Amino acid sequence: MFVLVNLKAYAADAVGIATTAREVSEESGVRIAVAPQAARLAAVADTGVETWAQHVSPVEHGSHTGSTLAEAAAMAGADGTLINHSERRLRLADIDGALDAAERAELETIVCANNPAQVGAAAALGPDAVAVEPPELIGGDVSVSQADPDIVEDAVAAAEAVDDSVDVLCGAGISSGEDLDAAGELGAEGVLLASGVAKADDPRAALADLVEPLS
Ligand SMILES: O=C(CO)COP(=O)(O)O
Repeated sequence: MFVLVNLKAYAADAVGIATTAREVSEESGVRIAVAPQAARLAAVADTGVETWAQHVSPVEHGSHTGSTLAEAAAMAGADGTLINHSERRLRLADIDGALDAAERAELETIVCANNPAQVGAAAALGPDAVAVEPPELIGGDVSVSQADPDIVEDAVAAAEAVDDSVDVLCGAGISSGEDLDAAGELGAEGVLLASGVAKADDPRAALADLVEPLS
């Protein structure tokens, strides 16, 4: 299972969480990545943790003020990027353009989607993975894998029907090892989570609890 910790724009200690994530990953053998704000990519990558951008813009080098250039994210140390997160939605053509940009910069890609139909459409664009995150469960206490198991299973089926080489992750409300276990049982290859770690009093304990069933 792949665990991607999205720090969003939370007032979290990005470098502290990244360092902890690297240590917990090494101790447990579980693949854990951290997605900080674009301006903190280099600081997070310097900790040695697998580092992901939260977004890249569908642009090439040129006159694109305020964009997040995929090449710049890669130079800062990003290994991959989220695209079309629920809080950073893109139009279809821009998802396609952002995937092209990420591919040019050799970033691994996860395209986020609200539901299984969108997962199928996202899988058709050829990302490395897709992630289903029901917006109404994001930031809540109940995990998608417990509250809406069907949506995870349907997302796995939708992606498989289009391209079985595209992995499916799920996210929203994931905070415990039990949630992670349930996601895996439903066919997900990994989870995206944010508040469960970024807002935790003890991010190390939160991450350790999360990966416990896998270690
Ligand atoms: O949006 C998410 C991860 O990208 C999920 O957020 P929460 O883990 O806070 O529900």
